[in-house]
Amino acid sequence: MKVNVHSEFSECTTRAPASTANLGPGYDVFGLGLDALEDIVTVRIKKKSNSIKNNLKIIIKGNGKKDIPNNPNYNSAGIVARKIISEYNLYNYNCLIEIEKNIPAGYGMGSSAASAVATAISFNSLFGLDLDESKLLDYSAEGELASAGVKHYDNIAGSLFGNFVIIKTYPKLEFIKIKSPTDLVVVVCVPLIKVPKMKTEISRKLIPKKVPLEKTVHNIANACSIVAGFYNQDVNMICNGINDCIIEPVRKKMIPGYDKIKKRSLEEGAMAFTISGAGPSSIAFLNSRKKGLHIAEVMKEEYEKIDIRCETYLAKPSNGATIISKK
Ligand SMILES: Nc1ncnc2c1ncn2[C@@H]1O[C@H](COP(=O)(O)OP(=O)(O)OP(=O)(O)O)[C@@H](O)[C@H]1O
Ligand SMILES: N[C@@H](CCO)C(=O)O
Repeated sequence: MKVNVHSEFSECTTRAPASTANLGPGYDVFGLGLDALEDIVTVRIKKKSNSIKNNLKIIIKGNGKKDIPNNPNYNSAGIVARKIISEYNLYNYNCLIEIEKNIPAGYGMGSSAASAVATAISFNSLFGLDLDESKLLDYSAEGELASAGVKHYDNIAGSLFGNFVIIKTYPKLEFIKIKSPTDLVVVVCVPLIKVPKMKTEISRKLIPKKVPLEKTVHNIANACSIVAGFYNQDVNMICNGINDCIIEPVRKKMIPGYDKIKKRSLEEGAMAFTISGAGPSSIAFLNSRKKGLHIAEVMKEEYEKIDIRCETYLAKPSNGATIISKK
């Protein structure tokens, strides 16, 4: 698509929330936006007189500054920007992306997705590209190539739209958004262990290529319970579905102490417990903030026993990404 697009604006700032993906059996299918943390991305553009292609720079600020690359070819925001710049022929602009990185990168809270989403929204708005939700989803998902090596849409959908989103990719890309029950609360526990670069790609390789029909049936039934629970605004029904017999058994090996922390959290009142995204964070689901605070303490105690520091985030489902300012 080589079109001539102009902008009367010079900068746009967008915030995009953290997210959790999979919710157990919904691998690559379920995304949930979380109001715990957010990335804030400002895209600044300046018209130039030539069309030299090297027109994109990234500056990173915030707590996670040192954890992500500023080379646009390896940063999820940069990959999204490059794709849009090339498709809309925006080489007659210098583009600077400033990322305030607040979501820890590589821990299963949709960090790479949030930067990608905020970048796509800012470009769309600055250049008046008129991208519909489906196109925004698709451009944003380009960013997941930076961490997963493939496009996947679950974290992207959770961060872009907020709340609970079901992603279908076969036979074509489609999404279904469902509002979350107001009493749904989650606790995300982030163990501060060293994570490999491209963690998601690595942890995707652990998953068996062939799955017995019996296990597939179990996971589909549980996934249906989750969807029915969101549809009926019933936290119990959601939590009854958060059981995964395909992905969790292989990925939990990457998470020290996982079985013990899960067992203790469930004993102490968590209504469901699973891996958040590709891990190593875990996530507990509950129906009250008070219980959530207790589970956060329990998780910390369990990690202390094995000498691992962790951070916990008590969150509710969030709204989607929003533009903060444009001038
Ligand atoms: N803008 C970005 N934000 C976060 N991570 C990025 C970004 N750009 C590139 N990366 C790289 O992507 C990897 C982190 O992505 P990864 O998918 O592994 O984790 P995540 O997005 O935090 O979690 P998950 O997808 O499991 O929820 C790191 O290697 C990081 O350097
Ligand atoms: N569905 C993805 C989410 C993490 O990016 C996975 O589990 O690999």
